[in-house]
Amino acid sequence: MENKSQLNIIIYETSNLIKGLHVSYCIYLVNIVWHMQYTNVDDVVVSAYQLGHLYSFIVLKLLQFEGYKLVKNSKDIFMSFRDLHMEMKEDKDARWFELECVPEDYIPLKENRPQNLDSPVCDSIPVIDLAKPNGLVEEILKGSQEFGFFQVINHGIPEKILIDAMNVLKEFFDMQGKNAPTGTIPDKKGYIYTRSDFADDGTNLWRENLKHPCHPLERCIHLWPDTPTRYQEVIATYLVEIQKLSSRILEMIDEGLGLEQGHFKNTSEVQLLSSNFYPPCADPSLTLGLSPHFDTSLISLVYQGGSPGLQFIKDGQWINVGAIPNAFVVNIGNQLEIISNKKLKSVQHRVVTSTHATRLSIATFVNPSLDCIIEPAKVLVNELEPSLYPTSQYKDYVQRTNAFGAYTAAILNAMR
Ligand SMILES: O=C(O)CCC(=O)C(=O)O
Ligand SMILES: [Fe+2]
Repeated sequence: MENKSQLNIIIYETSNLIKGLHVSYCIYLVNIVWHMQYTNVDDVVVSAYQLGHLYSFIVLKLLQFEGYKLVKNSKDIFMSFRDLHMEMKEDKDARWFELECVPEDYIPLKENRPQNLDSPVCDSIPVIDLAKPNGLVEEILKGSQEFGFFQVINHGIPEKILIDAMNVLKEFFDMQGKNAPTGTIPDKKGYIYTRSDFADDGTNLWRENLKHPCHPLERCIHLWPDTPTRYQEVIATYLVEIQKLSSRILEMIDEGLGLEQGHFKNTSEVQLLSSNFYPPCADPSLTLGLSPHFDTSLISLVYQGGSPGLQFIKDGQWINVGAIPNAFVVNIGNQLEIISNKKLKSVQHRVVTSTHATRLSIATFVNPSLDCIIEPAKVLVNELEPSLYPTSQYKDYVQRTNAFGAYTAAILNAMR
C-alpha cells in the first residue's frame, strides 16, 4: 500500500516534469521505478531496454540530462524527484496558488471537504427584474422565505461602475505578489488583507480577502488601500450605488413584512466590504474558498461578475447559485431573520473553487449600526407567534457570537 502511494506521486510529478512527451513514457517510467524497489538503477534501465522499450531509456536519460539525480534506493529516488521538483517551483516567480497539487494544510478533514462538486444549479431561486412595474415585493419575499437567497437584474447600477470595481480589485490582488503573509490578521489600520486565512478547523482557505469598513464613507475612505491609486475613488462610487440599491431592497422587504414604513432607515448602512479572490485550484474537491457560514448582516449583496462557486444549503444539499452576468446575489443575514421573527431565513452558504476559473467577488454587508437594538419586530409578534429571539444590542450580538470569527475584534474596532 505504501509503495503504491509513492508510485502515484511519482506518476503525477514525472508527468508534469516531462510535459509534451507522450503519456506512455510516464507509464514506462513507473515501470522503471517499480523495478527499482527490487534492484538498482542500471539493472532497471537494462531490463527496460532489454524488453525493447527504448523510449523508457531515452526518457530516463532525458531526466538525468535535466539534472535529476537517480539513486538506487526507491525511497531516495522518491525524495530526489520531489525535492528537485520543489526547487524548480521555487525558482519560478509563482504565486501561492500556482501548484500542481494541493498542500496538506489546505485540505480539511474529509467530512468538511466539498465532496460532491456536481451539485445542481438552482434555477428556482428567484431572479428578480427590478425594472418590472409590479410584483417585486412578493418575489423578494418568496426568495427570502424559501431560500434566503435571490438575484436581482436590471438593478440600475451602470455596468461601467461594476467593471471598474472588479478591475481595481483584481489589480489590488495582483499587486499583493507572492510573498503576502498567510493566514494572519495584519494590524493595518482601516483595512484587512489576508491570503489563505484559516477556516474554523484551522485549515487554510483557498482565497485572498480584503475587508474594510464603508460607513460613513467620508470618514473611512482614506483608510482604504491607496494602491492602485484609483482604488478609493472607484470603490466609493461603487458603494454609493450599493447603498441606493440595498435601501431599495430593504424598503420592499419592509413593505412585504408589513413593518412600519422606514423601519430600516437610519439603522442600516453598507458597513462592510469584503472582496474575495479565489484562484484556480488543482483539486477543488479538497479545498474550500470559503467555509459554510451564515451572514451576520441584515442583508448582503454579492457581485460575482458571472462566475460560479457560491453555494447555499437547501434541504441538506448544497446548491449552486447560478452565475448571471451583471446580476447581484442578495441573501438574508441573521439580523433580518431575527427582526422578521424567522419569517425570512438566513441560510448557510459557502464557496467552492474551480480547476480553471478564477472567482472574484465583492460582498457588501448591510449591517445595523453597533448600538442598534435588534429584536423581532413588534408587529410580527403575537400570542400565536411569540418572539423567537432575545433582544440584544447589535454590538453585543457580534461579540457574543464571535460574528466575524478571527476578525471580530478588528472589525468591531474598525466600525466604531
Ligand atoms: O460570494 C462570495 O465569494 C462569498 C461571499 C460571502 O458569502 C461572504 O463574504 O460572506
Ligand atoms: Fe456570506
